Amino acid sequence: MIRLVLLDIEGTTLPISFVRDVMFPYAAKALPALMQDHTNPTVAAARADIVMEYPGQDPLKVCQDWMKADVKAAPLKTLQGLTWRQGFEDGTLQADLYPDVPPALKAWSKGGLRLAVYSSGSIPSQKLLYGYTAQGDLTPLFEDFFDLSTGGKKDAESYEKITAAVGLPADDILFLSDIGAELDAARTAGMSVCQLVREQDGTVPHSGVAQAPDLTSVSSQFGLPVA
Ligand SMILES: CSCCC(=O)C(=O)COP(=O)(O)O
Ligand SMILES: [Mg+2]
Repeated sequence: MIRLVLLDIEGTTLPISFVRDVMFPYAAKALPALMQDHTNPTVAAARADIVMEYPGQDPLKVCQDWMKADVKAAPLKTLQGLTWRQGFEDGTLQADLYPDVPPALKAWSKGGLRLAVYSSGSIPSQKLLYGYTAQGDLTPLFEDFFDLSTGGKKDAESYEKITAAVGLPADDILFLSDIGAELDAARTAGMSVCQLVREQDGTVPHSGVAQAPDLTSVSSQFGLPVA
């Protein structure tokens, strides 16, 4: 029986176009100034991690290259999250979730399901994103947030750690993602899985896993509460 739904963000609850065309350009513009901030310990730690991995290279250039290639690197995700805070707090950014997402999350939570996030985006940026949506602050719906500090999303070990953290049998956890390799890793760890195949994102269907075009379909396939 499913007791907790673990959700990816980009391509699952939020269109890829919002990340690529709105959030990433915002971060790209703000990053050069942020990386000049030598008083911020979080920036200093991220810069040090980059320098350790790429000695002799300009950390800003490394970040810019990572962004162009959409590399899910933890120091980049931390720095992007710092830039987005300003944008969400001053109203420049507002998360444009898929329309099926807020009603499904509310129905699941109201019906007693536990909810958690696992995204490459840093935990502070996950909270900003769900804190500033057109439907208001959705963060109270989630009991936990996991990011790359738990491990890579394509590693089964990360899902084992999440399973231990939430204290449930793995198959009581339903992981939702658009990415086949993430679903495979979660399934290897024993979780129940379903791929969100979002037409708008051109998701590549992954063989051998349950598939749903939206969260309404997830509810009906897995017998989850509906509004
Ligand atoms: C708060 S998530 C912002 C989007 C992002 O930077 C990202 O890497 C999302 O990756 P996901 O693991 O949710 O597909
Ligand atoms: Mg995704």
